Amino acid sequence: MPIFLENVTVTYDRHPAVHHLSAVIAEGSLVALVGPNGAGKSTLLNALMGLEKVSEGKILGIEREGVAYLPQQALINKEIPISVQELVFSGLWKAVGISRSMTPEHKEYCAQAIDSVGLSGFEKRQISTLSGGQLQRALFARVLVQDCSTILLDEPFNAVDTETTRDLTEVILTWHAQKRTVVIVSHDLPYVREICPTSLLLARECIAYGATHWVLSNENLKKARRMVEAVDQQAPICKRVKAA
Ligand SMILES: Nc1ncnc2c1ncn2[C@@H]1O[C@H](COP(=O)(O)OP(=O)(O)OP(=O)(O)O)[C@@H](O)[C@H]1O
Repeated sequence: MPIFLENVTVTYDRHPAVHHLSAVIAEGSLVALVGPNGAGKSTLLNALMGLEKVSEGKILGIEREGVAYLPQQALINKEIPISVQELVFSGLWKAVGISRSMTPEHKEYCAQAIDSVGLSGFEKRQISTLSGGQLQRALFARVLVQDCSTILLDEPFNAVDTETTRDLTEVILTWHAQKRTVVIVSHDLPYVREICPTSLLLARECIAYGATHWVLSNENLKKARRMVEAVDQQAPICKRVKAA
């Protein structure tokens, strides 16, 4: 089922971070969510996850149980004392239930995911000892075992080297080939142009949504920058009812 964003507004302290956004994300699409700093990209992902409340409008066609979410790496607490295997297994908690005990089948399933992100041999390593790229591989393995129809990735290749980006991009393209819906927040426009057929350019409001080569025109990018720069954090609360 597609994801329907109908006039979605998400506010912090009643000031909108995402503003009257309407879009349909087709099932099985690979969509980049792009825009300047402060454009509302992470806020929108959080709203899709149900972690931020939509203050106006609706998000339809998405169920939290069917969504895997990879937050920005800066938000991951590496000091939690768990191994790579335990981190990946935590992706199965919902399916396993309250016992959270790892059967040999779970172990094998996690091992396969760890292997497919190139981390074989790291199963027992504490995540605190991993490099940024290795941690990102482990987090992708966690998403793999979740086996969700919708996958939301917030800046997955920030501070990650070329080889890791290339390997994990293969994982993303496999998800896309499997007709899962993948949304990637990225500032890397050459990467987006190469990998993502569709983009949504956000500057709190939707500046453009559609084929990436059209969305990422100089004109649209300039407009997005201007819109975000012009935001007045102290502006009165928006009273607009619907996007123009
Ligand atoms: N928890 C919060 N409380 C108050 N304001 C917030 C909160 N989170 C984000 N904001 C504000 O909402 C706006 C959008 O932030 P958001 O993080 O969604 O943007 P972004 O496009 O993901 O930015 P970046 O590219 O820098 O990660 C910003 O003005 C930000 O300061």
